Amino acid sequence: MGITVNSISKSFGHGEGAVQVLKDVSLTVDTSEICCVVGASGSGKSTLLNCTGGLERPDSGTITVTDQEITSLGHKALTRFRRHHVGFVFQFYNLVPNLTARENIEVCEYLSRTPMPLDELIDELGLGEHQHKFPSQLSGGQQQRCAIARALVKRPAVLLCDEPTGALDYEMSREMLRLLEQVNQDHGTTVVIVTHNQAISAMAHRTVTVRDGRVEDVSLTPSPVPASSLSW
Ligand SMILES: Nc1ncnc2c1ncn2[C@@H]1O[C@H](COP(=O)(O)OP(=O)(O)OP(=O)(O)O)[C@@H](O)[C@H]1O
Repeated sequence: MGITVNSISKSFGHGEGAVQVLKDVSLTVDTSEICCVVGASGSGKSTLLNCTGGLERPDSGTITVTDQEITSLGHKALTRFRRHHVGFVFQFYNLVPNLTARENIEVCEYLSRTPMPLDELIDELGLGEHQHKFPSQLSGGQQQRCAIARALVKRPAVLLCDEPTGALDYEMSREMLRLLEQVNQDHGTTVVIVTHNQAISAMAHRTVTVRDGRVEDVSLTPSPVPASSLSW
């Protein structure tokens, strides 16, 4: 279970214009861990996350997510795997503007074989009184919570978050991180957080530092700091 990335490389472009973004990257994330991926802008963090979630394909190497080697799957099987097992949360929430918060979550509920009870999830994420509002009527934090609910409704084994606090102010960022921690603790979901904010790594069991397309460092924290104690 968990995630194993084995020696992946990834380039964009062709010929002389090709840029190698990931260079022989290997890492593991154990089941039910919170893993932070940190590194400078352009170091390859998002590309690594997108390959891990099956949104991009590496040029070489293998990736195994919850016992499934996704790099050997065809297009349809990969889409199915992603739909059922991987939740994504992005910096910009990608909510459908003309659907309410609840309807945005329902779209993903319909696609799932074993969805979480919707009302329970909406309550858990504090969206009860906001569920019938449209995204434009929600605060940034509420939109991000809706995005998390959408990712969680299918009970994903892994939740991949790309700069989940990137568009939020300080207090909302801390609230978001508390929520990710709660998801990890309550559901045992493996959570990967890509961030440029080094301080967030204090709440992670594992921190992977990426530099210029390579894993520069992996550090393990047996007793991470609760998200509520983070400050930066
Ligand atoms: N689809 C693409 N086509 C061409 N180049 C790309 C593509 N996606 C990413 N890149 C390039 O790959 C490099 C790494 O990008 P990536 O987004 O993975 O880095 P990052 O560490 O997540 O950066 P940031 O923190 O700024 O989001 C950058 O130089 C970027 O321009």
